[in-house]
Amino acid sequence: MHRDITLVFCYPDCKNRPSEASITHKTDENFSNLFRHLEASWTLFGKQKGSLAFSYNQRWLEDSETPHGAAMKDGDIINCVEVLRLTITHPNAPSRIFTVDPADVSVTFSTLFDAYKIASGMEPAHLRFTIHNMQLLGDDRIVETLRTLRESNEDFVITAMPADSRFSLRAVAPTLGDLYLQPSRGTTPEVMLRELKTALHKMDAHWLSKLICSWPEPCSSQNHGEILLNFARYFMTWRDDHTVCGRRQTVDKFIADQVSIIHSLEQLYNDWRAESLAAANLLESAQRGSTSSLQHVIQANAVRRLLRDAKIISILGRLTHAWKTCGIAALSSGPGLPSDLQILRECRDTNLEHQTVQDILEARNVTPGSLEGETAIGETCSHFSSPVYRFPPVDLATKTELRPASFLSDVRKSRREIIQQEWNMIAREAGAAGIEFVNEADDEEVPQGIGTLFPYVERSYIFDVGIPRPTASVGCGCHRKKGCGNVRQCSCQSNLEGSPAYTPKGLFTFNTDSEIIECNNACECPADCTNRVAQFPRRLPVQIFKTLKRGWGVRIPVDLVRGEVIGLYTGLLIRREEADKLSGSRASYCFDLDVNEAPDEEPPENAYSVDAYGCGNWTRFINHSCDPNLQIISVVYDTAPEDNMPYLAFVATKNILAFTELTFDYNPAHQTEFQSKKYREKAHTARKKSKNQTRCLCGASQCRKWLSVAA
Ligand SMILES: C[S@@+](CC[C@H](N)C(=O)[O-])C[C@H]1O[C@@H](n2cnc3c(N)ncnc32)[C@H](O)[C@@H]1O
Repeated sequence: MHRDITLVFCYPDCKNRPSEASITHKTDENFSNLFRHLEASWTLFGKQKGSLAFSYNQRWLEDSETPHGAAMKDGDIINCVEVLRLTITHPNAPSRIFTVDPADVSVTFSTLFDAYKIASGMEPAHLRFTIHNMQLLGDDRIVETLRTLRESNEDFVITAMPADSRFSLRAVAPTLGDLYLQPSRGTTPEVMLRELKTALHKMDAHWLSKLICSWPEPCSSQNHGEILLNFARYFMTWRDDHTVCGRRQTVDKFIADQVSIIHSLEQLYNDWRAESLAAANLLESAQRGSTSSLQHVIQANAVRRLLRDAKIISILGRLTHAWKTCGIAALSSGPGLPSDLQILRECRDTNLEHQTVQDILEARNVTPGSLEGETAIGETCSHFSSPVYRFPPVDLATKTELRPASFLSDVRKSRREIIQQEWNMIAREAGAAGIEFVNEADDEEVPQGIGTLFPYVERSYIFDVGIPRPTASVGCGCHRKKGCGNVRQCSCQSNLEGSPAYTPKGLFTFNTDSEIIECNNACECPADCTNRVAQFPRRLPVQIFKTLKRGWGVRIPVDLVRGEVIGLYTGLLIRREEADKLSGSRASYCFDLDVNEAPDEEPPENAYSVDAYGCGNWTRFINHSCDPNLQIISVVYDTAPEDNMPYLAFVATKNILAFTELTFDYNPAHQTEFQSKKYREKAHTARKKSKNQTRCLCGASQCRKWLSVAA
């Protein structure tokens, strides 16, 4: 059976210290468990100033006296014991009252809590905590402990009593923040006001929202009306100070929040400006120098970025300004705010502009000479009607609320989101489907070397400096009736041996190794002619995803059928001799367009290569496999075949399930003597040539090939 237990930590000289004899009364097992635990804890505290005493009947308590001389009841204050009384109750367990040494308050609480649990085998349901000395509310450790207890206990009551017991303040959970002022008989409003000021000044009571004052008797003071009014004003002021910008928060917290918001806005603003500046410089140098079409693309991207940035920068600028102004106004007019010294310090720490600091100081009417000391709360309390500044501030131009949280999340996109957005925008302009970067393997956001300045080109070449523009293509004269279905009659398809390159559904027939000349703008046939396939924008969305062993690769989130033309290899069109100078990973994104070349002969003057190292599209991420599911076909439609500038189109060589990695053979054995395309990156079976090579990890059985390490 449980009995009520009172544990008292007394100072050694306490006259009410219970006799040693009472300690020997260990009548029930739970109690002795509890005692053992506490004994251990007490030693743990290592404080010699206290000793442990206990009583489990009411006799000792009854012998004691309350401060007012009445017989002591359960829950009353014991004269000699310093200050704190903790009552833990459980609906099914007897009440426990612990009175503890405030010097060990936090340790003691948790120990007592544990002790209670061990002794009763139950979780305490209610926690009542009485502070008999209001000064303790200024003690950081106690305030911290209260805060912890409050957070972990739904039904938590704090009662604060000033030392002279003239009134008590009660903050009741879960509303946590209502303060009940319960003056005892004889307490005058003057005393109340004084004590309340002291108490509130010391309390970190930002949880306080309401003061309910019940007066036990008519006030004896002659000017009690005025004092009461003062009292109310004082409280309102105090409360306003803690109701900053419409939210219950301490001014310190408010400042910290504002400063961090402004700081992050400024940071963002500066970052965007820096990026934008880089784009502008690029644009300027592109305009000054001899402009290749690569520079044109870069230029176009830079302009696009500048336009977007200009918008963002202006929004950011407005937002930062509004936030600052509103924050400064709130800070500068509120009474009882943190000292100017503190504001100065905060401003300095967060690099707020000098002008901002001046604004605050000016608004607060402070001369620099007076910054030595902190402004006391009492000095500012006369401004009891401080305006409350509502946040978020409103953008006066658009009348919309400026909410940094949502704005920042929108603007502060990850690198992946920014690049993905940019690539999609360009793909969309080219009429192509979406592109997504997916990384479920590690935390790399985007492939190495892909930044905001990487020019994405969905389906055309960028011409290097000095590359002649292609001549116009020549068209067929087929009419709708005859159509281009008859290969022998369509001049565009004259190089094919009898059967067309595409089925009527637009799938590659695999009937030819030759270059495919598609009907085009110069032809008289209609736009839905079956000899037009690769020239249309990509219709399938692609995912550039991080593979486990082969860097980034490509997959398509839908099933593919054999013969589907997926997209074109793009990049910078360079002369062959330039391509020959490339080596290592720099060369591993380069295709030779060698349609009319004979092996072992010098390449003709108009031999070109496509370099996708510094610009290109999603196809540059297609990895090699010895058992590939794609092959490449050469297609011409907007240049003359003699120009030697065909497009390289990727075609599915089998039905491919959605999300299967797309691969092609970097060095196919079946290449004909006159190849139409030759990937510079070779998956070769010769021995490893340099340390910059890696084993082919395509997973095909018997694969013994080597590839270069990608950039
Ligand atoms: C055109 S890139 C392909 C994209 C590349 N994975 C990336 O992350 O940029 C060619 C490079 O990818 C890597 N790679 C491609 N296929 C591979 C394979 N089967 N095994 C190992 N590495 C491969 C090699 O480093 C090669 O030089």
